[in-house]
Amino acid sequence: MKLKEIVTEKSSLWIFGYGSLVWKPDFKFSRSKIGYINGFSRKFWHGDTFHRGNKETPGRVVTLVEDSEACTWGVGYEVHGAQIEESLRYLNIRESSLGGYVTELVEFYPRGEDEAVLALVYIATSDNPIYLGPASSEEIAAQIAMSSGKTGHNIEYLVRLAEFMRLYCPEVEDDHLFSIETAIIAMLPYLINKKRSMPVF
Ligand SMILES: N[C@@H](CCC(=O)N[C@@H](CS)C(=O)NCC(=O)O)C(=O)O
Repeated sequence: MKLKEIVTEKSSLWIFGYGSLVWKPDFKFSRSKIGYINGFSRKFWHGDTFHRGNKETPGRVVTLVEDSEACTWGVGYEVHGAQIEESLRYLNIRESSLGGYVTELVEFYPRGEDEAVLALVYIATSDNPIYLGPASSEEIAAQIAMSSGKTGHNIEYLVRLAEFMRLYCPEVEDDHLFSIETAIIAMLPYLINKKRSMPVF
């Protein structure tokens, strides 16, 4: 189905965010809903050489990995009229050009609603040149602890996502996310002792 076919006759489009988009959409939208998509799990398996890292020390950010047993919670944003072109132009630069994500269409289920709506989602696939793939929580935490980029420190990226999940989806267990957060917290005394540039955000 082409994008133009999902922009309904009301000229509205849903965009699903599950990483930095849940706490920093940075585009105009008409309304947003907390909800989930089925068949994907969120993993810190994508590299980032711009926003939260650089070419020498790539950061780790999230992408979606197909998993028929999983669902991923995030935020759906509805954009109308001129907001559609504005948001897509902005996200094309932020997500695709700078972040290496491609777009897919998924069914988004707003919390408490039975009906799904089609939504655009930005996913980094394993054939992506800066895709980093699986690693242990400790390895991922160590990489995050040492990375920062044009938009800020990689620890901020992790902490803001964990905060979102605790605040808006407290009932959701995300072992992958929270095990990395726990590993980062365990590392803090070492990082402070090493006087590494600790992030202030
Ligand atoms: N596509 C995911 C992940 C988006 C994401 O985290 N993209 C990075 C690009 S590598 C980004 O925008 N980072 C901005 C930031 O780190 O503040 C989402 O829907 O939230």
